[in-house]
Amino acid sequence: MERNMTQHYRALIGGEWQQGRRGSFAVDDPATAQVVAMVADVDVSQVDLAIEAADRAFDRWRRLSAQERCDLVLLWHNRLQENRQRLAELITLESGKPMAESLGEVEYGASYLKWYAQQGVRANGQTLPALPGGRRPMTVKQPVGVVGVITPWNFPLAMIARKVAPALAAGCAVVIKPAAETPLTALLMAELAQEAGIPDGVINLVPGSDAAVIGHRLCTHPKVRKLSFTGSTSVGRLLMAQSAERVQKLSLELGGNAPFLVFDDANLEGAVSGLMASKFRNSGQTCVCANRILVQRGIYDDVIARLKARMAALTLGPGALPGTDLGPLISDRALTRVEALVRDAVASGARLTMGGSRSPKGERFYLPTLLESVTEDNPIWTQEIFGPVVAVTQFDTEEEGVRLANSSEAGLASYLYSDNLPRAVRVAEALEYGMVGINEGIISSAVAPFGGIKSSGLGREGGQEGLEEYLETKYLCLGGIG
Ligand SMILES: NC(=O)C1=CN([C@@H]2O[C@H](COP(=O)(O)OP(=O)(O)OC[C@H]3O[C@@H](n4cnc5c(N)ncnc54)[C@H](OP(=O)(O)O)[C@@H]3O)[C@@H](O)[C@H]2O)C=CC1
Ligand SMILES: O=C(O)CCCC(=O)O
Repeated sequence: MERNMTQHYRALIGGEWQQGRRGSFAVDDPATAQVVAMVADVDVSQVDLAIEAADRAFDRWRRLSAQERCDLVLLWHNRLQENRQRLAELITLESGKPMAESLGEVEYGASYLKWYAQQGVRANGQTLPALPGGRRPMTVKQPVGVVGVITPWNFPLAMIARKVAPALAAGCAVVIKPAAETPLTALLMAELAQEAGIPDGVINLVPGSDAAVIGHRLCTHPKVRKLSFTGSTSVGRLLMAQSAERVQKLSLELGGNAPFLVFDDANLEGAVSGLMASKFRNSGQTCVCANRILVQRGIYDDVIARLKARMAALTLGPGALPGTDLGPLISDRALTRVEALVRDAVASGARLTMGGSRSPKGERFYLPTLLESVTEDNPIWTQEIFGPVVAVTQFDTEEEGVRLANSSEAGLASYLYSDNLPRAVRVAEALEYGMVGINEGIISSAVAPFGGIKSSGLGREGGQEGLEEYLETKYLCLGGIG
């Protein structure tokens, strides 16, 4: 990551650190709204150069043995671990999240590198039963090719790690467009990859302020074989439409609208702890944050009382300040969006019983907010809140709870709390979501397939499934064997 005294950062294309042909764009600290760095703003010709460099590097990278590639990914993992404090400080600087969460993100992101360094050597094909006529069928696994990677700002390190680690382990080369709000962590990751010995061109990084142009090129350039995207559903739809022409492969991890069901047979303290962990992670700005809280009527008052006490104890502040639980929202746009959501929710009948305004801590800080009586026809019901706002409703029967939980276009994460095992299994099976936390509010792990159904996307990240996303299965039919 080359920079000069005024903190100018460059793009990484084919192993060279380059200035942006569109100049540079500013990155700010969400806690202060002050500019902290200027970053190379690439144009479409530089995206093309990065794709060409990736294509050349792919040809060599895919020919290494799986073990050689995985050894290099493991060395990259080690460089991340050795630089965890530096990386965490950058994550906090550009995303605003508390240092404890940033350190957790480095650990979490690095775990994908370690997992895929171990898993990439198991990209096994199959020998299949013999066919009539002396034929022997078999399959081999081959890397997809050059992969475009577009990531969001809410996990500046982990979202890159969980796409790039399996891609590299599979034998692919990548062109990464990080979120314009958080390119600095990505640039340091790329520098550490170079130091680890990942060959030039295998990882290219093209920061830019014109996401539409870069995204379009990554969908339409003939040498890009796959696009992996995490972000909003609306941009995911656009990328899918743009990829249709070339039938380009896609992994899409899009918006969620997670229901969080608390049944009357749940351990209430456990349920509220799980809710706090899920809801307030990164100030509510994750796609798996609890979004619609559904509480069974008999325990409603008890749950709300415990929840209010826990919310009142949260400390808002700059992420770099020790003791901070909740940082700022990422941008002015995010703040005004959350304000409008709460305003519209109240106008549509929700009861505001806590918070509901900006915090005096700073420009982008929003108070932990509680909305009750949020009905299915309230506009907030269908929105991914992406802020520290808890929207709660009551239900009577298990059937009603499941129906309300499933009343969403999104199908990413869901949560249920119940100490009744048959009920927990029944409800988990009935939830139309790609992931279910059962008596657990934090479900993400490198070993598990993360992803959604319905409008929440395509494909899975993590686990063996995450490696398959970057592999083609080729069928070979050996004839004349007898
Ligand atoms: N699933 C998830 O984890 C996430 C969901 N979201 C949801 O999206 C909402 C808005 O957040 P926002 O940051 O605007 O999310 P976006 O989907 O706009 O951004 C995510 C990534 O996509 C890029 N991007 C934006 N427009 C295009 C485009 N036309 N073509 C290609 N890439 C594009 C962004 O680049 P750039 O930064 O340069 O604009 C960024 O790298 C949030 O409130 C939340 O609901 C947001 C982030 C993550
Ligand atoms: O919000 C997201 O983009 C998903 C990442 C969260 C996680 O991996 O737990």
